[in-house]
Amino acid sequence: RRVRIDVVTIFPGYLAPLREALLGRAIEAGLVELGVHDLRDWTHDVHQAVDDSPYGGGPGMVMRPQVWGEALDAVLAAGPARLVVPTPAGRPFTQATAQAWAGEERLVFACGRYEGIDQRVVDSYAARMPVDEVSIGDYVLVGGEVAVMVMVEAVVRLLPGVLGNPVSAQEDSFSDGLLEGPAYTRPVSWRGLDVPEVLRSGNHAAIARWRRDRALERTAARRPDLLDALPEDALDRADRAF
Ligand SMILES: COc1ccc(Cn2ccc3ccc(-c4cc(N)[nH]n4)cc32)cc1
Repeated sequence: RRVRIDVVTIFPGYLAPLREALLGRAIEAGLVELGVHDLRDWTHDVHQAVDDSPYGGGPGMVMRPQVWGEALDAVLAAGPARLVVPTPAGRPFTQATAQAWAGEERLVFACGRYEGIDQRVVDSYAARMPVDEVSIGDYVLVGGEVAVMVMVEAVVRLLPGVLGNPVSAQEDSFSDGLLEGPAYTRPVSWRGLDVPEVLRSGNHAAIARWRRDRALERTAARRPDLLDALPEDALDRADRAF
């Protein structure tokens, strides 16, 4: 299954890293098609203006609807797609979102800058296609480009053939609802710190138990919200020790 990803931005160079390494190889392998478009290609004035002052006042500038409309009409002319607009005010982007989008044929990302894009752009496209306004976390970025990099990486790694070791959905971290525990490799002793004995014991039941305990411990310490969200039957008696 191929996915076509288009990104519209005033900083196309910001998306260059998507063509490196793993994702770059996925593009070369034809598993993903990536198109990055400069929003200013759809301006007609000498200053290539893409922003203007906000109605109602307030700080900063807002991105003009006309330019976005022409750009998205052009990009979307290639066929139906899901339109994704990163914003601090969006619904949370989660692994479940990535899973859902990995099944899409086409994703179009609209990267805003300034204080965001005139709301009528989202409203006008939402009338004819799925439009998701999403946040990648509770912190404020300067534009949508970094958020798009995060989301594209989270989605593309789920596509068959992209990862060397295809991590099946249920094994992927965050899918058993707990955080990953600590990982170790050689040497067995490093700067006076040793690898936990159990991991070298060959006792696979004990190893599985130890890893689960470390995951529960870490989740309780760092993300108690994930523990609270676990379904009732997710923790067995041995788990409840934490
Ligand atoms: C407070 O209101 C603001 C509105 C916009 C901005 C700058 N900005 C412009 C476009 C754009 C797209 C996404 C994001 C973003 C997404 C997440 N999770 N954090 N920040 C930020 C963005 C700053 C603040």
